[in-house]
Amino acid sequence: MIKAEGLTKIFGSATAVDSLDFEVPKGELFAFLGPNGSGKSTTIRMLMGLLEPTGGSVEILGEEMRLDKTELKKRISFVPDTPDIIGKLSGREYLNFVAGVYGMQQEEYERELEYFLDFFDLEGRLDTLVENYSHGMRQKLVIIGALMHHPDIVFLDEPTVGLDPKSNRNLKNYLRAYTAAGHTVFLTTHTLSLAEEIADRILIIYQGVARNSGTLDELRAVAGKPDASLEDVFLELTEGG
Ligand SMILES: Nc1ncnc2c1ncn2[C@@H]1O[C@H](COP(=O)(O)OP(=O)(O)OP(=O)(O)O)[C@@H](O)[C@H]1O
Repeated sequence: MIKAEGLTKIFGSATAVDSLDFEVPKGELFAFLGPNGSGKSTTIRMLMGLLEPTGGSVEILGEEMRLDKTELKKRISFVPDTPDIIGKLSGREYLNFVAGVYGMQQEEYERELEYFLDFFDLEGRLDTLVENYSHGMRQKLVIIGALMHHPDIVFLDEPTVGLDPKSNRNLKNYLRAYTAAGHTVFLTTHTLSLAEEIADRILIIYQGVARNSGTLDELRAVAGKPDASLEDVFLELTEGG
């Protein structure tokens, strides 16, 4: 579903992402972890065809990703780390727009809307202007926009920041069920308990370079900490303990 080969991004004299190689198969919930500034967002933007790599290549759904791959991009979606939505739209106008971009049928759209409004406790809030939404409500709106058309791959950059506990739990369950149904999820987060709970496989990037990848148990073995939390394993593998 996702294949990066020698993926590299250089900004000026700084190498943000350095020769990254990895693959994510269909139906996997893949967590991409690393400290601040390690190159996660830069990598996601290259995988999604939003940023041109300096070197290497990206294959999405078996096709080379490039900036101009509009049809391919309709099969993926993105929850960015800041929910920036034009404030002068209402929540409904925003979602109508997204449904139109992805060519959703009206019936399917209405069904999904009903489901997600209940899911995120947003009933009765959809006709409010986005500029009057709280941070968490904006985050929910962006997540609904990214999931309601059931893309083959969804990329989520820190999706749970600002979500209340119930929404957080609902989202975790949704993502697990989503991958069980054969979709693919690529997640970055600093909330290591989230990755520990839901990820099938983890890749750790440090200063732009891939450090370790595998299941939590495989990473525990590499770190020499068989019963440790992902937080302990992560700190061991990135900071040396
Ligand atoms: N447009 C840009 N121009 C110059 N440098 C950039 C640009 N975008 C990112 N960088 C640099 O690339 C490096 C990686 O940044 P990136 O945003 O990918 O990190 P990140 O792992 O997503 O961090 P965080 O966890 O803080 O979100 C950083 O050193 C950052 O300053």
